[in-house]
Amino acid sequence: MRTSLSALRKKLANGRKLSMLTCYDAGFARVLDEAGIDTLLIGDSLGMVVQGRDSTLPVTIQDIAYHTACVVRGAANAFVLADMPFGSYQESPAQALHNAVILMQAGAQMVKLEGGAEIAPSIELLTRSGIPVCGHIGLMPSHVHALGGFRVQGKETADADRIVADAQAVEAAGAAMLVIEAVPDAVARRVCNDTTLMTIGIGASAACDGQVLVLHDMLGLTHSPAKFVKNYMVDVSGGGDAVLQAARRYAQEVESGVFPGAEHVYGLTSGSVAGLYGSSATPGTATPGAAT
Ligand SMILES: Nc1nc(=O)c2c([nH]1)NC[C@@H]1CN(c3ccc(C(=O)N[C@@H](CCC(=O)O)C(=O)O)cc3)CN21
Ligand SMILES: CC(C)C(=O)C(=O)O
Ligand SMILES: [Mg+2]
Repeated sequence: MRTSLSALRKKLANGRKLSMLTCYDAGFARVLDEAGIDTLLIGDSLGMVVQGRDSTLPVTIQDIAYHTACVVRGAANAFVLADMPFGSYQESPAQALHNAVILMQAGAQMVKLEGGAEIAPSIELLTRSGIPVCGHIGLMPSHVHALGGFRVQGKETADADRIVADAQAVEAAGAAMLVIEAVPDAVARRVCNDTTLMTIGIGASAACDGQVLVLHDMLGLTHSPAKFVKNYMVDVSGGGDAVLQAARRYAQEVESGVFPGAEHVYGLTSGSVAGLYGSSATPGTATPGAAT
């Protein structure tokens, strides 16, 4: 039977953390499902890892709906959530509802929106309409051009305070889950402590209730991955089922709290912060002087 939101809460209550991976097609969905990955995210990262674009901005609601239907057909057990892409919800709560319905009808069990207090009215309308919502704060990839690159967020106290306040606004609006991306460990811990949402980290903290990675990153297919990426293909043995083994290992390490280690989060270890795109982490723009 397909995993429900309450089944995820029950797993957490039993002291086990939640594993999430992005997934975009039925073939991988079947293997990740067999590996015991709790939740599959049809991320707008598909614009980059599937479509080969240099940001997530061109991804459309139709793109996400198509890939959601593919994933749902491949996975019988995993909880499935889908990203609402750039421009599909910012206009109004009515626009958000219209487009969330498209993803739910494609088979998603939850939709994910980047943003904080400014999208609270939309989160409210979705949840009142019976659509479970996952928020997404910290580094919001759809804001890449405003941010000047894929940069760690919340290093200044005022920014950290705003991120915590945004998380609380998202919770008050009715969201059930929250992705926290690329913030210092201490900021992610504040969000986890100051909300009751199920928190899912990526470059955030081992204190989160779960972790997410982009599938292509954990399979070692990304040229110059971010610091928070762990390549789970490194340790597989030659049984002919390498992806299944890698995904199983990831699920076990997340569940037990082994991943992420200090080397996969920001602000706990010193060292290189070379970006995914070398010295320039902004699509189409030179960005010297990346943050540390
Ligand atoms: N393959 C892939 N993996 C992702 O995790 C991902 C995407 N694509 N596309 C959309 C966003 C973009 N993301 C990114 C991309 C780069 C960094 C990165 O290189 N971070 C630097 C720190 C940069 C700084 O603060 O100076 C790092 O070294 O980790 C982080 C998140 C996360 N998302
Ligand atoms: C990295 C995750 C959280 C995401 O939003 C995506 O893959 O689009
Ligand atoms: Mg996304």
